[in-house]
Amino acid sequence: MVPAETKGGYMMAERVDVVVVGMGPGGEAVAGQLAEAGLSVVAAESGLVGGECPYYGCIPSKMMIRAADLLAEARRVPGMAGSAEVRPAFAPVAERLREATDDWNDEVAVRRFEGQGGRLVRGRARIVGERTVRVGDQEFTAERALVLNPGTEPALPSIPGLADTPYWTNREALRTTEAPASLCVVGGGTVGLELGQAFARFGTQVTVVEAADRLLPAEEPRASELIAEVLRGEGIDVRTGAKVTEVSHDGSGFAVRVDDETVTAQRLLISVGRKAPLHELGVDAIGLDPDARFFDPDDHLRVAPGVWAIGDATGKGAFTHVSMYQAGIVVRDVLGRPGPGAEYHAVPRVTFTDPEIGAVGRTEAQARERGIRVRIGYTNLASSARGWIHGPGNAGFVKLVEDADTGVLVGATSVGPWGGEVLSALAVAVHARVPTERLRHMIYAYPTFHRAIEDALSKLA
Ligand SMILES: Cc1cc2nc3c(=O)[nH]c(=O)nc-3n(C[C@H](O)[C@H](O)[C@H](O)COP(=O)(O)OP(=O)(O)OC[C@H]3O[C@@H](n4cnc5c(N)ncnc54)[C@H](O)[C@@H]3O)c2cc1C
Ligand SMILES: NC(=O)c1ccc[n+]([C@@H]2O[C@H](COP(=O)([O-])OP(=O)(O)OC[C@H]3O[C@@H](n4cnc5c(N)ncnc54)[C@H](O)[C@@H]3O)[C@@H](O)[C@H]2O)c1
Repeated sequence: MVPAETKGGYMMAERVDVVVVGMGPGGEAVAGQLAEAGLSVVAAESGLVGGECPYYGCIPSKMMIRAADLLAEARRVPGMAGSAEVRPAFAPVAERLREATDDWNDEVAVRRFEGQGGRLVRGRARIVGERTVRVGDQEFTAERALVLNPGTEPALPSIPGLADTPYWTNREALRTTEAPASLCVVGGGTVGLELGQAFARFGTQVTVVEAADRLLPAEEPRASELIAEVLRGEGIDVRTGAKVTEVSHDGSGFAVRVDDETVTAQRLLISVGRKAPLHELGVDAIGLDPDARFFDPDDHLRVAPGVWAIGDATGKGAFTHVSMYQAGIVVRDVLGRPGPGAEYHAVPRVTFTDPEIGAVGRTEAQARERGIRVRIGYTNLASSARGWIHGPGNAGFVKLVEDADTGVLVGATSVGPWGGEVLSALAVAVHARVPTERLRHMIYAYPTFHRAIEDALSKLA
């Protein structure tokens, strides 16, 4: 490591092997593994080491959902197993989230990284030259690799009045110590539905306002219909094709103008998607478009000579598993180890509502848009042997999208009580391009939910 010095009043950049900007799940993995491999690694992080997932994303949201699902299961006891009195309390959830996030403190993660041999620099990094970044009054030049993992931040819709109100994004929602009496959710995507359903199960009166004509508009239409039915059945006011035109807050609650009605709520959650902070990262200094929505990396995640980009900001799926998958490729590349480039034909995703909505690869509409001649196999879970045994909470289906010319699945959706787990078999099939003919002659354990895959295969047409 060559230390920084000042020469003639100009800052000389300190030279290190690797600079990582942003310590989300992927950046943390790259920085830690390259440091362990003996490279000098500087990582810049302006927030918490670990990024969105452990503090404001996957982990706290799934902990809240686990608790909410327990309440829902207990409410299914009557008619199945006697009686159960359910009195929700949010305090244990808040306490579990506080413990899981070390009270939103990243000391453990920092120590782990430093134990691997890395060096953390706190602050917002900006690219100022070829493989060179500035953080505060320090500059670092990466001799071998500059790895960009800036993640995304909650996007804000331009709704008159919104900016002046104490609205929530996922970050405030996952730090709350109580379930609000009422909650208006703007955006019926993954964040809005997961958190909306979880709060509703704790007694919050929830309204979901979705601009598109259906919830989860990127997924199969049947998944959107089914989750809307389930949420409405749980007392959630679901409004699709709806427009929020104004928001105000009077000190105690929100008034949200939705089309020609006013929805009042104690809290307002904005969950309309994410944006990558490429502009303020200064990507123009390395010849990239600062106004682009995402990076546009090649299959080895390279965006410029000696510069790699990973994670949500690559637009390949804003999921921890994508960020980690890309991190693995970058680590191999930087260490000069051979390995395949990134493939995205089988990106799995799970919306952890109840039922879970799992999907991999393309939906039917996406496959048709690409000119693929498709055959579709569909089966309903509730009427399967396992669905019938399961009883309340058994809503779901398996839908397969086959490329009729090649006889392999290009996509699949698995909705159900463990839809995300059932998805694993389908993810293998899509990833490895297993011919449906082989899948048809496989033995599926009875009476599992995943046996629905066999039934859906038999219906491919
Ligand atoms: C509520 C919620 C639930 C989610 N649940 C799931 C789930 O169940 N499963 C799943 O796979 N995904 C889930 N996600 C998505 C998941 O959190 C992200 O895909 C994941 O965090 C990976 O992001 P990333 O690696 O791109 O970086 P991020 O986690 O976004 O981290 C990027 C880091 O870079 C830092 N940074 C940005 N710019 C700079 C800069 N210029 N200088 C220094 N530091 C900078 C930021 O402070 C941040 O810490 C969820 C997201 C949300 C919001
Ligand atoms: N279980 C998981 O893996 C998980 C969970 C949460 C988040 N995530 C990741 O985080 C990303 C961001 O989540 P998100 O829910 O914020 O985004 P999203 O893209 O999933 O959903 C945003 C929704 O808001 C709607 N919308 C946009 N503008 C609107 C407006 N003005 N009024 C009303 N509705 C509007 C969109 O039509 C869309 O349905 C996800 O796409 C996903 O990749 C993953």
